Amino acid sequence: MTVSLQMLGTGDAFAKNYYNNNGLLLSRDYTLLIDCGTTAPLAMEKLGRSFADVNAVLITHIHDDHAGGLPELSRLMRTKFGRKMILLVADTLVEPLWESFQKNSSSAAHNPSSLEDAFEVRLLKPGFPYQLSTEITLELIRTPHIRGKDSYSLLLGGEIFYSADMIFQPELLLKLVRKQAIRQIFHDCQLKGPGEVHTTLSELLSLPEDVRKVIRLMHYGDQKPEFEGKTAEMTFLEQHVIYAL
Ligand SMILES: Nc1ccn([C@@H]2O[C@@H]3COP(=O)(O)O[C@H]3[C@H]2O)c(=O)n1
Ligand SMILES: [Zn+2]
Ligand SMILES: [Zn+2]
Repeated sequence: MTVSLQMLGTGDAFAKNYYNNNGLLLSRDYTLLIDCGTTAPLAMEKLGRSFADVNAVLITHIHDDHAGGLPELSRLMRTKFGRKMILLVADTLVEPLWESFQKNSSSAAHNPSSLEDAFEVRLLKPGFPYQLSTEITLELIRTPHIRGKDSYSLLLGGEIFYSADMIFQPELLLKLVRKQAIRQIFHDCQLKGPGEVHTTLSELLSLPEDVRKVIRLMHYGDQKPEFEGKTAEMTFLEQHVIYAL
């Protein structure tokens, strides 16, 4: 696939030096925004990009660094472009997403009455591949993050794994690389402290070399510079750089 990835940001929820961990999957005829956190509209502007060129936004789970920018996105689409953005989301996330949307809405001038009023909602069923365009196929894989809250990682083109925020899943990562021939893994990475709801760098370092080799780290904190050179074969994904997949 001639697809590339440009992260609007690679920071965790508390990072000040990095925007929220949201990505643009770019191909010749289709652009997908993966997550739309609070900082996504600002990061798009910083990159000189327009939401008018984005075909759809996909939400992995309901946290503000992944979905907090949706009210602004919806308002921008309506006021600047006179239409709704397509929203791809797992059916189980619709209700909590609408609650989060209402909580984050600050504009009195733009008050949609439902998620469907704000977006062109397309429901995705986890575990099924969806062909979004000639070059982009995507499947949601349910992965653990916060107890009792659904969260979905992505399988892209059957050969790339993009983690939502997730608790360390070594068996899944081993299976993806050794049984499913996954070529690249983009993984959230908590650099310091116990993971609890995220995967830590120490946990990722405990993986065998053949798995580490295909991992790029994202969703990290401001301490990232002190960890350069301390991630074995794994490399940091840098925000705003375009990576061919
Ligand atoms: N002390 C903390 C720890 C965590 N959090 C929230 O939990 C979320 C975990 O997933 P995330 O997407 O990294 O965003 C975190 C904060 O919103 C928080 O708000 N305060
Ligand atoms: Zn997050
Ligand atoms: Zn999260």
